[in-house]
Amino acid sequence: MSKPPVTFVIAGSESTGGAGVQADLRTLQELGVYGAAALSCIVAFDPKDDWNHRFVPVDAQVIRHQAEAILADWQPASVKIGMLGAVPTIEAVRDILTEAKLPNIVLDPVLICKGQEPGAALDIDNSLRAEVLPLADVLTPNKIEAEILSGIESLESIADLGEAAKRIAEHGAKAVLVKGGVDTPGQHAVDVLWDGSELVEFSRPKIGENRVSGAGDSLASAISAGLAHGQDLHTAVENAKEFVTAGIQRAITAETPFDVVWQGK
Ligand SMILES: Nc1ncnc2c1ncn2[C@@H]1O[C@H](COP(=O)(O)OP(=O)(O)O)[C@@H](O)[C@H]1O
Ligand SMILES: Cc1ncc(COP(=O)(O)O)c(C=O)c1O
Repeated sequence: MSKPPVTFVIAGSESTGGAGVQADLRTLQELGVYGAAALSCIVAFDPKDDWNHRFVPVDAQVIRHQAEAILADWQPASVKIGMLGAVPTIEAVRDILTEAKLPNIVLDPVLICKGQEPGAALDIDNSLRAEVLPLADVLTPNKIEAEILSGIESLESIADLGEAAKRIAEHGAKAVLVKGGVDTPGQHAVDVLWDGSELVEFSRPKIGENRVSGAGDSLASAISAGLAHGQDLHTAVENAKEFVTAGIQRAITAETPFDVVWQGK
């Protein structure tokens, strides 16, 4: 039996299972990759308060210890970073990445979760941009995150998404995939990749008009899975887009305000 490649995940728990590390590990498993995860924070939605996010960061030293165990055990072929949500967490992740010199770092800069900020906004946005963004091989902001990170106030057209991707790359990420998602004008959910030399569009028909929980996590994890399997970036993004679209087609409805991606068959 051949050994699967390993992806090192740093992400938060979203206890209902729709997003966060739960969606990451399901995605990796589905795509033949062994996921090892360091928990960065815990999100417990509050069903008595419109499912608002209750956010608790994991102590920075505990994050370092988790990473130490994972990196002593495995040689990851890629890294997927999700919600960090606190400045000490961001600094710990910066240190882990700088010391370990890991390949294929995919950073989903989770600043806004379906309309809600995980932590105390501005200092976190700035810290993420300054400390971790320059270490990323691929960054996957959604429309709102791309507006925050690029400083472009309102991204309306597909050309705007490309412009934002280029601007964000100036902060140091090697490639930036701006997700238009349901906010793309027209019938298609379009994401635009700036790979450092050209802009490439990835487009699929929209499935409904609503956001789907776990879509961003599944997309970024699927990209990290493709890279871990040795795919080039364009192929990894193309396959990930296909994977997440199929997962949205099979989305599950629950009591939470958004349907959730189902990564299984
Ligand atoms: N309703 C939808 N139909 C088809 N694709 C979608 C839909 N919603 C999101 N996507 C796609 O899912 C992926 C995740 O995007 P998005 O939901 O915008 O990210 P995030 O979860 O970070 O907000 C992107 O490829 C996006 O284009
Ligand atoms: C821990 C955690 N990570 C990531 C996300 C982002 O999820 P999505 O893939 O839906 O953008 C959320 C959203 O609730 C979350 O709670």
